[in-house]
Amino acid sequence: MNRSTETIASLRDASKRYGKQLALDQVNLELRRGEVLALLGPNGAGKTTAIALMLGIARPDKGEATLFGAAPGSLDARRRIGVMLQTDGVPGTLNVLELITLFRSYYPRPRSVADIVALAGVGSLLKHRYVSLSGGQQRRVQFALAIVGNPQALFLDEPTTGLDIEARETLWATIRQLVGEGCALLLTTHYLEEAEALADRVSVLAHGRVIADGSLEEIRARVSGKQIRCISTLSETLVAGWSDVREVRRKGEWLEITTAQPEPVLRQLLFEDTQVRELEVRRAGLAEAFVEITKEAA
Ligand SMILES: Nc1ncnc2c1ncn2[C@@H]1O[C@H](COP(=O)(O)OP(=O)(O)OP(=O)(O)O)[C@@H](O)[C@H]1O
Repeated sequence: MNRSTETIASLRDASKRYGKQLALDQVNLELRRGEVLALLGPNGAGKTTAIALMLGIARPDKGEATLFGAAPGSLDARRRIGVMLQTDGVPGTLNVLELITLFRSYYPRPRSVADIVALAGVGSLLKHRYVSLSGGQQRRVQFALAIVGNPQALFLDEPTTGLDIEARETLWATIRQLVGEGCALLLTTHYLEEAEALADRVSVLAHGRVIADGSLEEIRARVSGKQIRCISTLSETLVAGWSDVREVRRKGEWLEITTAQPEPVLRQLLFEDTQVRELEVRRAGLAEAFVEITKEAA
């Protein structure tokens, strides 16, 4: 991926309070040219607020926000970015082609309609009024509108919420293409596999503070262990009590066990559940690191 150290957007020691709620507490973030930074964290951690400060939608009470080296909010900066927030503000009575045409008129050098349609996969929606679209279709149109201006940086707040698997993978492929062309991306998501698929760097927020940041590899390495996955009827509580078990999660009939010592745990698993099936052992990933990091912070 095309990387450089040029800063596109940043927060420096930025704090933001809404009434009694401290939404951000001395946060430092930096989005660099050509990279994908994933902002992760539980509900209410401050991710949307961080984006709002970087875009100049809200101002920090303390500290500083920059966009292209200046205070955010200028027309020039707005023309160089694409934004997809959780609230859309899209005029619902227009059809998709009219929306794309309208948004193209805001930018000095917009992408061609054909390019936008192909990149966002909205060809079949052009004649439909925005209000008549499903949630997932609206999300795709919002993405189309975010890339209309040929942005140097994209800010996508939970872009794939509500998308089906095919639409999500199409969006990932498009994002990879745009990033490959030099576009920077700040992404918030609750899908850790999305961050794993796209991000170069990860910042984890909790209660308004950055509790971990680094490359995807550095964050993954916070959990050095392995994950055992199997179909088993053993209870989570029982398995959590075994020595060497760090974390246990049940997902339907699947049991996921994180451990630094897979061999003794596997022996015990086979001993206690002779019916265990579909056993696999793999390196712990971002999801396990995220659980560990947020647990430590709590
Ligand atoms: N306009 C607002 N007025 C009052 N409180 C707000 C406002 N915006 C955010 N907050 C509060 O600030 C905190 C951070 O919210 P924020 O939306 O940034 O979190 P988030 O990490 O994006 O959450 P989610 O994953 O649920 O989207 C929350 O406690 C939220 O209730």
